[in-house]
Amino acid sequence: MAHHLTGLEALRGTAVTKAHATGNDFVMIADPAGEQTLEAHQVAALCDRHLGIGGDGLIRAVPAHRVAGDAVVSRLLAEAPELSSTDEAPLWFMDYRNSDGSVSEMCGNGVRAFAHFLIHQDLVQLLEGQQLPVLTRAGLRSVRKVPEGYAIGMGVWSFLDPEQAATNASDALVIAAGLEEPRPALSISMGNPHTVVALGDETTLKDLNLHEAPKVDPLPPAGTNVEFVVPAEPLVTQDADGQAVGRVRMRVHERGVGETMSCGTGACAAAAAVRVWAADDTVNLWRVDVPGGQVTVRFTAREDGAEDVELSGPAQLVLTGTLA
Ligand SMILES: N[C@@H](CCC[C@H](N)C(=O)O)C(=O)O
Repeated sequence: MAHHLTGLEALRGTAVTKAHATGNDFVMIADPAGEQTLEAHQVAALCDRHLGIGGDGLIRAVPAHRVAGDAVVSRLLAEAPELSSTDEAPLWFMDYRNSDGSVSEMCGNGVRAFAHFLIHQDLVQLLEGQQLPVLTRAGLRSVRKVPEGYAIGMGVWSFLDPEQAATNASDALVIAAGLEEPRPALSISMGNPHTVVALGDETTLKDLNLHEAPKVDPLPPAGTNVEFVVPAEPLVTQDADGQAVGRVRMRVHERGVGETMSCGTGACAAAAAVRVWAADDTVNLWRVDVPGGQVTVRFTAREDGAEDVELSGPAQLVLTGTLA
C-alpha cells in the first residue's frame, strides 16, 4: 500500500480527466510540454479502482516532437519525415499504458477517448469532414467525427503469423475457466496482438469466468488480448439502407488489464476473424456487441489486397480534477 501512496504523492497537482468509450475507461493526462514522466507503478496506482482513480488504462496526450526517451516514437518520426509536429501545430501522440503499467502499441477505444479529450481541452479543433491525425506506437491513425461519436482509421489488419495468410487456419488453442475443452483460435494483429476464439452459444459466453487469464497455446511472444465471440443468428442481416451487416457478441480479456467492458482493437480483430471463418469477405460492415455497448467495424479493400479497418463508436468524459 505504501507503494501506491508514494506513486501518487509524486504526481500531486497533476490535472486528470476520466473518460470512457463503451465502458473501456481511461485516466487522461494532458502533457503539452512533454514534462510528465509516468513510471509503471504510478500508472498502476492511478488505475487502481480502490486506491486511485480507476481505469483500464492511462493515456497521456503529448505532442510527438516533445516525447522524450520513447524509441518507438523516435523510429516512427525518423521513418516518416513528412510527419510534422511543432509547438504551433502539434501532432498528438497517444501514450497509452495498460492498468498494470505496461505499454501497448494501440488502443482503439482509447483513440476515440483521446480525440474527445483533446477537443474538450481546447488542444485541437475537429470540424465535421476534417481528419485529425493521431500518432500511436502502432503508427499513424486518423479520427473523424461521426453521428455516434468518432470513427478511427485503424490501418490494415493482418495475421499475427504472416504464414497464416496462406491457410486461414486456426493457429492457437485457448482454454478459459468455464470452457470444458480448449478451443481453436485465430491470432490477428491490429497493431497490437489478439487471439480470437469462436464459441457456439451465448450461454457459454455469459458463463465464462474471465477473472482468470485464459491460457493461450502457443502464447505470442509479447502476450495477447483474447476475444471470445458468438456470431449472431443469422450472422448477416440487412440494415435500413439494404446494406449487409454482420453482427457478433464479444467478451474480452485484455493483456495487462483483465476483463474489460469493451476493446476497440479487439472488436476489429473479432470481426476480421469471423469473416475469415465464414470465408466471406463481401460483408464489410460489422456491429460488435460488447458488455459496454456497441461498436461498428468497417472493412475497405485496398489495391494491394489488404483491407483497411475503420472503428466507430461513442466516447465520453466523466470528470476532471486535480490529484490531491
Ligand atoms: N482496450 C484497448 C486495447 C488496450 C491495449 C491492450 N490491453 C494491449 O495490451 O494490447 C482497445 O480498445 O483497443
